[in-house]
Amino acid sequence: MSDQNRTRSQPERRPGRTERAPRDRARRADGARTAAYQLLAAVDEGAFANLELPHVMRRFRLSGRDAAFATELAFGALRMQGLYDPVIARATGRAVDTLDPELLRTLRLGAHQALGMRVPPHAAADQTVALARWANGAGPARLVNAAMHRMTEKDRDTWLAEVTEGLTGAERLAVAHSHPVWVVRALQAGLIDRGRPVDEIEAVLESQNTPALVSLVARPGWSTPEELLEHGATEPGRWAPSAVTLTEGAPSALRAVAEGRAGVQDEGSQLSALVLAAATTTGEDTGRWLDLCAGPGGKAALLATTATQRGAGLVANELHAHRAELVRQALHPQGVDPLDPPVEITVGDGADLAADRSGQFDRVLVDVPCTGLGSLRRRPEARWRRQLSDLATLGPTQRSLLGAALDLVRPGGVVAYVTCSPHPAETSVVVDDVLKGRQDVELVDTGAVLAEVSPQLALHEAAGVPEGKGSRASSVQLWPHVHGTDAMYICLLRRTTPED
Ligand SMILES: C[S@@+](CC[C@H](N)C(=O)[O-])C[C@H]1O[C@@H](n2cnc3c(N)ncnc32)[C@H](O)[C@@H]1O
Repeated sequence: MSDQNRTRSQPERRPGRTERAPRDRARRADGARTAAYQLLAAVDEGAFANLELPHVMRRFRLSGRDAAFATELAFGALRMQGLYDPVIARATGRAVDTLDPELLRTLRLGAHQALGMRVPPHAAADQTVALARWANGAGPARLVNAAMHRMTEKDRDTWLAEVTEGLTGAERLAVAHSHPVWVVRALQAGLIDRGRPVDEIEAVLESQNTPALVSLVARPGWSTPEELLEHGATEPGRWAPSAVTLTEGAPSALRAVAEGRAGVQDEGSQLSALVLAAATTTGEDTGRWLDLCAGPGGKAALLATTATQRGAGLVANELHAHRAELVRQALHPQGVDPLDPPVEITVGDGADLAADRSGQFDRVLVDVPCTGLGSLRRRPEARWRRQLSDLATLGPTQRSLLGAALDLVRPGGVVAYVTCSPHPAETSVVVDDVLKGRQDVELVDTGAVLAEVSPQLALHEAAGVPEGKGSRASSVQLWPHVHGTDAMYICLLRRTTPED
């Protein structure tokens, strides 16, 4: 079953009712807390929280403040479970892996209310017990009652000191900032690789625990930042000329977003597409651009509309048919004429495309599948699903896709290698490895191109360029704690011509 289908077809989960008395059933927890519980249940069964959220909100008819409360409660409980689980273990007197998963779900929601939200302790305890009666039954609710009583006896700082006592280094950071230890170390490796102070790690981890501002993209020719600002967006974006920020309300309340002429897109993602579009090519253009790994289509839509304005057409390739369908939807919004030249969507392994279409494209985006360690703030459960072994599994695919992109671009054309992970094993090491085997590629000063696209970003920071030679010095690494974007890595490469 596809990820999309799975999130849509989640059945209404009903907890076991054996232990529940009729009186208890009448004392239901409120809708927002019940919705948050159901969202956690869906995630436990494999759903993605951000995709499941709108379905749960609709099912519980939540909007406005209730919807915001339920979202913060569920997302916070998912994100912060690395801190809350040791607290729950102490408050229940049991290791969390011996607790029934449904009960643990309720306790995590209780912990986030008590320790992570401004819910008064008595309300956090009462409401969590009410939720436990509904979700877990009368017996477990008694355990929850005792645990919430203990949990609310101390404040967050006291618990933090208690559960991190005796821990040092990455182990302490992992509990205090609720990340797996290997993710803490991976992010530290990213900082070191970019020549940044490693003690920035606390700021990186905190930024991954802070919900991202909603950035919208105005797709050129389909909408403008001005239109979005007139109809509800709050302010222009910080870095990308295509971006605006929305601080209140649902993005879909803006007509341009509802119609697909604009969309929700992190500014770092917008910049990666715009930087590719802005890089200089040499020689004669073919008028064809390529997005080699296009699903679900956010960057493809920005690239395609930008290409159209320059008289070029986009080929968007994606491995999975269901994700290629999302690309098709992103590239065909309501109420606008089809792009001309038309977009071509292909389904298949991007590494195979080079067999037929080698040297055909002026510009190629290769936004490779990666661990996503740079966008954890958007996907609250992702940090607990990823594993260290993913780095090794993804490496060969990333290398073969970058190699294919370099074959697919024509001499004089440019490739943007992009990841939403700052780990060197997915960024500079991949680029350097692939370059070792080729004499027909040169590195482009990505920071300089970024400064043309976003002069304000260049002013803010010399684009985080470390000293030295090779891809580290020529590429750009954005950071959530510095730039407020996802941790996007962008490296531009140019295929050299025989004259070079
Ligand atoms: C990081 S995502 C791309 C995000 C996309 N650029 C966007 O902005 O919406 C990577 C995509 O590559 C796809 N993919 C994975 N392996 C691939 C392969 N061998 N060839 C082509 N696409 C692949 C994944 O299914 C996923 O949709």
